[in-house]
Amino acid sequence: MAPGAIVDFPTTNATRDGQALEELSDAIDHVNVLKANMKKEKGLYEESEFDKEKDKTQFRQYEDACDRVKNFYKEQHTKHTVAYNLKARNDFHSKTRAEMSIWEAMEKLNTLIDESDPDTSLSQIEHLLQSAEAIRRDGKPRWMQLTGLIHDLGKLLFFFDAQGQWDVVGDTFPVGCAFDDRIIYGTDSFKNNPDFGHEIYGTKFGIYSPGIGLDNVMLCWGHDEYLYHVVKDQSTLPPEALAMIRYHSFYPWHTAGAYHELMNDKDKEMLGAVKAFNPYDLYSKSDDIPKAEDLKPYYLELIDEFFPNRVIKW
Ligand SMILES: O[C@H]1[C@H](O)[C@@H](O)[C@H](O)[C@@H](O)[C@H]1O
Ligand SMILES: [Fe+2]
Ligand SMILES: [Fe+2]
Repeated sequence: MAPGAIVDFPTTNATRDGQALEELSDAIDHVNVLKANMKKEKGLYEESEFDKEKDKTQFRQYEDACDRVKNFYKEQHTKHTVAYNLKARNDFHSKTRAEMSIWEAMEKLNTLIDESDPDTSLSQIEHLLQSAEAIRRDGKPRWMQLTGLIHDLGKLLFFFDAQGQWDVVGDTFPVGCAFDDRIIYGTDSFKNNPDFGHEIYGTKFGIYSPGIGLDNVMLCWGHDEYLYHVVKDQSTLPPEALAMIRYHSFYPWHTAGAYHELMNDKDKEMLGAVKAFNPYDLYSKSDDIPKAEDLKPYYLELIDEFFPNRVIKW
């Protein structure tokens, strides 16, 4: 036997065993990291950590708001009617306005400053990233992070068929039945609306009936309703995400408790999801300004996960 052979053989074996052990322990570490990450992803309804530190009395103070906001709502409340709603929905279904990716849409929206918003004068891309980042930091599901990222992209309407900002932004409310006093600035603010006091549209249920379901209720046309229609056919986002998009501005319903008699069982379930989303939309407005270029790679991957086609029909 050649000198050294006995020594060589076991050494090689030991090396192999050592390597195998190392690989095994790497694999175990990897599984543990995966497990920890899965634990870190919180359920949709798990309590939100993020808004605990916020002083909530600093947001949505409409009585103290500047004239820009007050004038916006005066116009919005005067011009949203059943007739306009039907026309806007019809226009929407009649054509494709543009074709671009989600990120391109965010960049296009970047010049819009929302006149209805008393809480931020940042551009929309910053607000979208603030919402998404707050959801992500709180360990919420990936589909919800993406919902935060896109939820206001419907404001693109402003660059297409809109008549102003009044038919794009602001809180929403139903048309076709009486305007509830829990809408910002109350029922009086609608006194110049042609549907106000109308013999049918001015009654409590108007053209609807108790329990009819929000799917069958015409919320005033704007960025929520528009984006809902765009996303429902072109993404694999779950129903909760679609509800967050469609109803996030329906504060009279999700926060003030109005119009609950119109809900069906599905709406009752979705109300929880919309409420879970709301703090990230509202209270992230006071967070640091995110750096879009740094965050872009993470979000591009997230977009790809839920939008099978890169180019979206808007
Ligand atoms: O001013 C804001 C803004 O337009 C938001 O995008 C909308 O979701 C809110 O409901 C509204 O109060
Ligand atoms: Fe919005
Ligand atoms: Fe928003």
